[in-house]
This record gives sequence, C-alpha cells and structure tokens, in this order.
Amino acid sequence: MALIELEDVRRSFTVRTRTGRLRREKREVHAVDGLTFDIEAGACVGYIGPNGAGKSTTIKMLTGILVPSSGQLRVAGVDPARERTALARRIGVVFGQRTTLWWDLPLRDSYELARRIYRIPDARYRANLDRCVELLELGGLLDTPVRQLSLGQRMRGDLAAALLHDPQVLYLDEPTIGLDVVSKGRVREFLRQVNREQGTTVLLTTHDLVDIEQLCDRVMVIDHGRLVHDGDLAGLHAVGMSERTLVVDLAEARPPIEVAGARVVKVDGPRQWLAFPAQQSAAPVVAAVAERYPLVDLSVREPAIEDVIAKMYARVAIG
Ligand SMILES: Nc1ncnc2c1ncn2[C@@H]1O[C@H](COP(=O)(O)OP(=O)(O)OP(=O)(O)O)[C@@H](O)[C@H]1O
Repeated sequence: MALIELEDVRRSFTVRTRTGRLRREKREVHAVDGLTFDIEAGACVGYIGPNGAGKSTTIKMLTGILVPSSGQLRVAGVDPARERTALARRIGVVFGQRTTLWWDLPLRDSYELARRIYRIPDARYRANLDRCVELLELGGLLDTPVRQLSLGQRMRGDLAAALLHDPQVLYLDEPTIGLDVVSKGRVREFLRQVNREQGTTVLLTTHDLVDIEQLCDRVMVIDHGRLVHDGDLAGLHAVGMSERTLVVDLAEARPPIEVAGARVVKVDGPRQWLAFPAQQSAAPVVAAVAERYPLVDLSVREPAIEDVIAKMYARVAIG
C-alpha cells in the first residue's frame, strides 16, 4: 500500500530581483517541477539532491506547510494542506538544524506537552516514552533543560518527541548533521529499529551518503525540482561511476603504492589517497594495502552527493 503518493506535483515561487537602481524584475522559480512517485508503507527512502534542488519544498508540501501550485498529493490517506490536523497525528518531523523542543524546559516537559497536544492515551505514552528513553539512552537527561544538552543529546531528544504519538511517517531533515561519529551511529541504529521493528515509514533528507547506505533501500535524487534517479544506492554509484577514497598514513613516505582495485590519486608525504569504486566494499583494498605496506592509520571518505550527481550528468551527456 502506498503511504505517500505524488502525481505531477509542482510548486513555483515568484521572486523579485533587482536589475537596476529602480528596476525590479519578476521571475518564476520552479522549485518542484512535476514530481510523481509513490512510497510504500514501511519503506525507508533517502531523498537527496544538491542545494536548492527542491527537497525542503517537497517536505513542506508533504507536511502541509506549503500548498502545491498544481498536482495531487496524499500522505497516509489525507491531503496534507487541507487536513493538517488529521495529518499531524500521522506524521513526525525532525529537523537537524532546528529543535521542536522547548528550549528552557526540561526534556520531560516537552514530552508532556506532546502528550497533551496529540492526546496520547496514558498507557501508550508511557510505553513509547520508556522505549525511546531506553533505546536513545535519555534516562539521565529527562530533567535537563534543552539548552544545556549537547547537539547529539538534543537530537536524540528530538527523535523521541517526534515518535511519542506513533506516527505512520517520519520525515527527517539532516538528522545527523554536525554529530560526532558515535552520536551518528546511535541515531542511525535507533532509526533502523524504528523503521524495521515499528514499521514506521521514513523519508530521509541528508548530505551524508553513509546515512543512506546504512538505512535506506531506496534513494531518490532530485535536481532542479525533478526526479533524476530512483533506485538503490549501488545503482546511483554505478550510474555516476562514483568513487570512495581510502586515505592511508604509511609508516614512511613512498612513491605511489600499487594496490589491485584502487589507484593513487594524491600523495602528501607518508599520506596517500586511493580511489576505488563506491559500490565496492573498502575491505579488500584495506587488506591489500595492509598486507604489503606498514600502516599507521587509515580512513574511508564517501563521495559528496554533489560529486555523485555531477558525475551522473557527465555520464548521461557522454552516453
Ligand atoms: N519561499 C520561497 N520563496 C522564493 N523562492 C523559494 C522559496 N522557497 C524555496 N525557494 C527556491 O526554490 C528552490 C528550491 O529550494 P529548496 O529549499 O526546496 O531546496 P533544497 O533542495 O531544500 O535546498 P537545501 O539543500 O539548500 O536546503 C531554490 O531555488 C529556492 O531558492
């Protein structure tokens, strides 16, 4: 069953730009330009694209904040802009850059407010809160005012707030932005549980391809308001021929090393950068380097979403 349905959805904005000292010109920006897609109940879908591609505009229409200029849109059986109250009970929203929690209140009070706003029955509220507190390790933080929480703690607090009313759909906008590696891991693990065990449908906007790799079985790429890819991440990497980079710190400076399946793209003293196809595991390349050269440290860098999309276009232009 499709839980989110879009049929030729468009949204334009009229912007006025200055063209001279006194002259202003009206221009139409097609932020979303004919989107058609379905998302099945229980799916976890990545929604990515370069800056200004139309992601936020899409999410705003899906949450009923913006009305489409034209087209049909349904979320969990309702028209978002017309039935905002009914929709609010069925969706949860988390913005990585903003909080929905009350800044000066302890976490516990924000949750209590959510309980009243959504009229969550007591037993359900208690069960959901207990589960979130346990999985997100919020136990010691419930009485702390939100402004005193670290970014990672606040994000975990926001996730719990978005899920107390058992939404069918969870929209996440950059949920791991600015978090350290450990906090990112915790947030991803929690989201995986929410999606796989609770069956919550997740739509995730992110600039971090690792979020997509670890959580989503489908990724949609939007650019200039249009869908330019809909498939799995490996498919996206394959179309874009994108590459990940293994950065190795050798015990000593050397000329470019030779490793099967990867090529050295940069050398700086004992540090070398090796590119390899993004859809392949880093493990064989790491093993091949470690077998032949003494290593001090290593890390893997994901391609930037902008690069993947640029390569995808270059490929289409050549092909
Ligand atoms: N309220 C508005 N008024 C005028 N133009 C707008 C408005 N909202 C968005 N736009 C324009 O619509 C286009 C799409 O913007 P949108 O915020 O949806 O992109 P995005 O993919 O979310 O970008 P980012 O990754 O930077 O958040 C951009 O050209 C933007 O300038």
